[in-house]
Amino acid sequence: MTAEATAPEATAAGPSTAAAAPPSDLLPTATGRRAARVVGRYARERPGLAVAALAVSIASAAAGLIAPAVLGALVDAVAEGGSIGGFLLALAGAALLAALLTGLAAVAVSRLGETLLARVREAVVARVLHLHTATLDRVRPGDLLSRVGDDVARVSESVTTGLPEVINAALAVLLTLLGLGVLDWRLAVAGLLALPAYVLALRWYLPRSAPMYARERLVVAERADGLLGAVQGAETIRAYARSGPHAAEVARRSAVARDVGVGVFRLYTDFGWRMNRSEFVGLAAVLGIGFLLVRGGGATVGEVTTAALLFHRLFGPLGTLLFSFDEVQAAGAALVRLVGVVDLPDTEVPAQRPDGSHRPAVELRGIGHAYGDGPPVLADVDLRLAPGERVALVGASGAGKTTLAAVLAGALDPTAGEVLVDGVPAAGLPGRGLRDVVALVSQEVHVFAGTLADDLRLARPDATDDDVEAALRLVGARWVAALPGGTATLVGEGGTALTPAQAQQVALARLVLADPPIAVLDEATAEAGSSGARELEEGAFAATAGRTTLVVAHRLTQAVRADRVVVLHAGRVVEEGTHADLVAAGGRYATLWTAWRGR
Ligand SMILES: Nc1ncnc2c1ncn2[C@@H]1O[C@H](COP(=O)(O)OP(=O)(O)OP(=O)(O)O)[C@@H](O)[C@H]1O
Repeated sequence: MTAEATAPEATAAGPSTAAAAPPSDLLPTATGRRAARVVGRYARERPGLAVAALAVSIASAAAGLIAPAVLGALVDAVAEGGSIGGFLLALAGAALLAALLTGLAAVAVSRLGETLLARVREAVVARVLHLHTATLDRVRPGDLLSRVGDDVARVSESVTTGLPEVINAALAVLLTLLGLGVLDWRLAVAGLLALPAYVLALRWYLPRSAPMYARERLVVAERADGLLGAVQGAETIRAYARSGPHAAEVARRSAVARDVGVGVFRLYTDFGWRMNRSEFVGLAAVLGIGFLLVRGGGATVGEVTTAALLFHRLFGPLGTLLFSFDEVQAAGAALVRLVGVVDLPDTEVPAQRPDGSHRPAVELRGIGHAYGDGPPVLADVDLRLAPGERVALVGASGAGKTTLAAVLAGALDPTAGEVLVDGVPAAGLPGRGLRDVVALVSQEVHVFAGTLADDLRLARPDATDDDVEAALRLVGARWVAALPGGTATLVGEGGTALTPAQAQQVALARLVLADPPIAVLDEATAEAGSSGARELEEGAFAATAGRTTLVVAHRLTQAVRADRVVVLHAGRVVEEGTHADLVAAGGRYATLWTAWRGR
C-alpha cells in the first residue's frame, strides 16, 4: 500500500447528482444533459470567447447567403436588360467576406473548444488525483486509464477537427432554411420536401455503419497481427518448413481485410447516392414550385434562382452533418464519461487548509484490515498519539506498517474499528474527514510536470515564492540552489529529473506548505546509513516538528528520535515504549535494534 496522498489542495467542487449508476467496478457516466450543463458552465467562465465564437459563426453563415441573393438579383436585372457590373463586384465582395468570416469562425470555435476541453481535462485530473484509495481499489484500472487517455484524446480530436465544421454546417443549414423562408415560404416548404428522404437515408446508414467500421478495425488489426507474427517468427517458420501455410493465412487475412474495406466503401457510396436522391427530390421540388410561382406571377425568376441556389447550398453542410454523425456520437460518449469522473462525490474534495497551530490527539481504536478477500493484515490495533507526539512504527517487512499508516491518513478505510481525532470519529469530521487534517508522505512520490514552485503550490496554491523557498530550505533541499532556474526550473516529465530522495524532499516541502496538524511519513527511499538518509531524516524531522506525527520507521534511526516506538508484528501491536525502554526490555524491538546496529 504505497499511495501518495499529498496535503490538501483546493479543487472546484462539482455536484454528484445526475450521474448514471455504474456497475460497482466502473466509474460513473454522466447523462447527456448533465454533460451539456457542465460544459455550459465552463463556457460561461469565458463569456467573451463564447460570445465571439457564436457571433462570428453566425456572421459567417449569414455571409454565405449573400452570393445566392446577389445572383438572383442579377438574373432579374439581366431579364430586365439592366447592367451587371455592380452585381459582379458585390459577388466578389461577398466571396471575400464569406472566406474571411469562415476562417475567423473556425479559429474562434476551435479556440473555444480547446479552452473548454482544457477545463474538462483539468477537472478530471484534479478529481482523479483526489480519488479515495478505496475507490481506486474498487474500479477497474482500465476504465480510469481509458477515461484520462482515450476519452480525452477522442474529445480533443473532435474539438480540433470536427467541431468547427459541424457548428458551421449546423448554422449554415439553419440560416439557409431561414433565408429560404424569408424569401418565400412556399419555396421553403418545397425544400423541406427533401427532409423525409434525408431521414430515410440516415436511418438506412446509421445501423449499418457502426458495426461495419468496428469490423473494419478488427480485421485490419487481425491482418497486422498475422503479418507481424509471420515476420517475427520468420526463422522458426522457415526452420519447420511452414512458410506455405503461414503465407496462406496472411493472404487469407489480407483478403478478408480487403473485402471488408470494399464493403465499407460500398456502404459509403450507397449512402452517398441516397443523399444525392434526397437532394434531387428537394431541388426538383423547389424548381417545380418555383416554375408554377413564376408562371402565376407569385415570384420572379431571380427569386426562384436564389431559392434554388440556397437549397443547393445546403448540400455541403448537410453532408458534413450527416457524415460526422458517428464522430459526434463517439465524442459525446467520451464526454459523458469524462463528466462522470468530474462529478464524483465531493467528499473527495478538500474543504479548506487546516490550521497547523492546533495539535490534535489521534486514536486508532480496534483497527482491522484485509485487502479484498485476502487474510487480515491488521487485527485489533489500538494506538493513541498524544497532541504533538511523534510515534515511530516499527516491524518486519509485511507487518502491516504501510497499511496502518494509510488508515490513519484516511487513504484506506479499515475493515474494522475507527480512527478518532480529538475524540471525534473520522466519519464525523467535516469536509474530507481525515484527509483534511492529515498529510501522508508515502513511498511513491509523484513529481508533476511543471516548475518546481508550481509542484509545491499543489499543497498551497496561494504560497508566495518566499514561502516555497522557505519550505524547501526547511527540509534541507540544498540542491535547489544548483538548479539552473531555481524554483522556476521545469521538473518532472520533460524537465529536470529528480532523484527519489529529492522527490521525497519535495513531498516534505509540500507538507510544510500544507501545514496539516497531523503528519504520517512512510518513506523508504534512502539507503540506510547513507548521507541521503541522514538529510532526509533531518528534513522529515523539521517538517513534522510540532505536528502529531506517525513515522513508519524503515530505518531504525528514525525510531531513536521518536517520543515513542510501537512495534507491529503480523498486523498486531506487540510492543510499545521509548527506544531506550524497549532496548532494555530485550524483546522483539531489542532484537531488531541489535540486528540493525550489526548491519
Ligand atoms: N494493495 C494490496 N493488496 C493486497 N495485499 C496487500 C496490499 N498492500 C499490502 N498488502 C499486503 O498486506 C500485508 C502488509 O503490507 P504492508 O505494506 O502494510 O506491510 P509493511 O509492514 O509496510 O511492509 P514493508 O515494510 O515491506 O512496506 C503484506 O502481506 C502485503 O503483501
